[in-house]
Amino acid sequence: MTQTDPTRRRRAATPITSVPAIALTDLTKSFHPSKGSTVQAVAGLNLQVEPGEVVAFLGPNGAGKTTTIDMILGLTSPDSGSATVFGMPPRAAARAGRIAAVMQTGGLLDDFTVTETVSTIAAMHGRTADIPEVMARADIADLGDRKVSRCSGGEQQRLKFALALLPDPDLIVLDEPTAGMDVESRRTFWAAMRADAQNGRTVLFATHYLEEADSFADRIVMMAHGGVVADGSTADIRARASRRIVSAVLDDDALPGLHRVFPELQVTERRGGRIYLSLADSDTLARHLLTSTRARDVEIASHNLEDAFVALTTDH
Ligand SMILES: Nc1ncnc2c1ncn2[C@@H]1O[C@H](COP(=O)(O)OP(=O)(O)OP(=O)(O)O)[C@@H](O)[C@H]1O
Repeated sequence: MTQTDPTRRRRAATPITSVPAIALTDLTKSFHPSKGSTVQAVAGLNLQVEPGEVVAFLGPNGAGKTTTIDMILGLTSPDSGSATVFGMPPRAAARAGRIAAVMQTGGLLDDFTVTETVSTIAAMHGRTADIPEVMARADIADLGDRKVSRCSGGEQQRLKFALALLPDPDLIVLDEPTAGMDVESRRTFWAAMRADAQNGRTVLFATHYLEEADSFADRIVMMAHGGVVADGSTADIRARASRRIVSAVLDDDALPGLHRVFPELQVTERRGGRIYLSLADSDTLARHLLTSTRARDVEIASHNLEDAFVALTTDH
């Protein structure tokens, strides 16, 4: 295969090192919206992202995603703890062109055309030769003559993505880049992003959409209340989130015996005389309840993915 892509060549030549792309250690950040009130936005967060990973930050409103991203980008400083990007303080990494961001709003001039916008930023980075390739990667090649003010929300986000690609960063951070887009625009945006990430760029994006995280990330970091509540490959999180729940009418004194047989067993709920139990192997649990205990009315139910997301992010 001919490799005409300078990005790919440069990254392939980068020696393999053990320096993480992002390392966050005991990170905290509070705000004081009014006199005497304090909001702890990030509360002792630890996270390491390896080069080449595509990671989704998933969490409800106010979970602390944007505040964490701002600290990764060096836009705000932590109250305590540390954030490094490729072993450097975030601002140094940004100055070295190793990190770029696509933020939710702002950053574009309405009166410029798409090509003028890309050309201006490309000139700043000395990358004018890369304009056609970057526009193709962001899927805006057909929009060159269009004024920014005439572009849809999705097209403007793809334009911002193109601008973020221009310095050829090793890490791209996207804060809810598809907020407010329709399904088709979101799909086009992520297809462009995913194709680019296949060249080995590290990507961290924040989203509210579980399906988006599931489709486009290798790893999901779920945040709630300023901390990480679940972290794993998308397959792990899906398995965890879609774990089946076994419920039965069961005497409380049967529980110690069940815990001895299944040390991993979790009692998730007690409702209407039933006890709801969670275990990775729901079939084995159900069989045991039916054959070795006095449990009655045994039922197995699938945990809906959205419910599981809510449970994971509100239980903490
Ligand atoms: N500049 C600020 N001043 C006061 N409070 C703030 C500020 N920025 C964030 N917060 C608060 O910190 C908490 C975390 O906010 P943050 O924006 O990081 O969450 P988020 O997960 O990105 O939420 P969303 O999904 O709504 O964007 C929230 O309670 C928010 O109100």
